Amino acid sequence: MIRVGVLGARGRVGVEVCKAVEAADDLELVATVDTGDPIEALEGAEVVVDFTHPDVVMDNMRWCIEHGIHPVVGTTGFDADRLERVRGWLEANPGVNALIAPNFGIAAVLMMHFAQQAARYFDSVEIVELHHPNKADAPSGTARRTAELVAQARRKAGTAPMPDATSSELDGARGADVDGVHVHAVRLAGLIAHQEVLLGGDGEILTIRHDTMNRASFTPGVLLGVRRVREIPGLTVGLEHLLDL
Ligand SMILES: NC(=O)C1=CN([C@@H]2O[C@H](COP(=O)(O)OP(=O)(O)OC[C@H]3O[C@@H](n4cnc5c(N)ncnc54)[C@H](OP(=O)(O)O)[C@@H]3O)[C@@H](O)[C@H]2O)C=CC1
Ligand SMILES: O=C(O)C1=N[C@H](C(=O)O)C[C@H](O)C1
Repeated sequence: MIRVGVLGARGRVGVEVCKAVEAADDLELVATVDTGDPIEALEGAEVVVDFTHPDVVMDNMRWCIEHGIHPVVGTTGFDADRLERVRGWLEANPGVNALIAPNFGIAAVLMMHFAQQAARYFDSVEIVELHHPNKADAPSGTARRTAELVAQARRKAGTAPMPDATSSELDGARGADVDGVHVHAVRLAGLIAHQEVLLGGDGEILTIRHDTMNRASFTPGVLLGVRRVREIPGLTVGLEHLLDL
């Protein structure tokens, strides 16, 4: 049995993670922590799943790593600087590993993978992400990661810069520039989490779309991370590394 703790246990995703851990024969839910609960309740856990908030996730990760607990993190808001700090904590605590995945949905991971594969064949790539209006960060972690993967693929292939004649614009009209890829964020009541990667070439458009229909959809990926994190050394970013893609 793997002893699992959950941070953000009363949140939209945390609730689903707790249910999934409780239902798994090989996992034991030993602690659930949310705002106002003492983090020390996690001390008996081997693996802690974090679905909290970008403002608190770094403190949570540091606490887990310094207590010899492997974090499996879905909370977003990571940039290169944050990832470097996590690597530093892991180096100072050998034997502790961490998994951070901007999206634990298997279909979402495939969407990112397919976008990365397709990116070099098109003149233009832009990303539109659409989420519920309670989301703290924009653009989404998934969109940021997709843009980075697309940009990496295009750099590697030596693809020409994307055509764009815009010479005057209202602030934000062209979205955020993530590694040279434009990312547009919609916040709309009624949505959960959705993303389109638009790839355009001469006379052809390819659209790769992913829709999250409920938050239980994240849990198979989370449980995969929980089961594997103890054996993947150091910091792993992205669930694709566990999917043999
Ligand atoms: N990687 C992935 O696959 C996915 C990632 N996410 C990301 O996960 C994060 C959480 O999303 P979601 O579940 O929708 O958010 P919610 O706001 O529904 O849940 C977060 C929970 O964490 C609690 N919380 C806040 N601070 C702390 C803390 N210091 N310690 C313990 N608990 C705390 C919140 O309490 P309170 O409300 O009282 O502050 C809340 O109950 C976001 O960053 C989101 O983008 C979401 C879906 C999938
Ligand atoms: O906040 C959410 O809801 C989600 N957050 C993640 C992100 O920022 O990419 C994953 C998914 O999009 C849902």
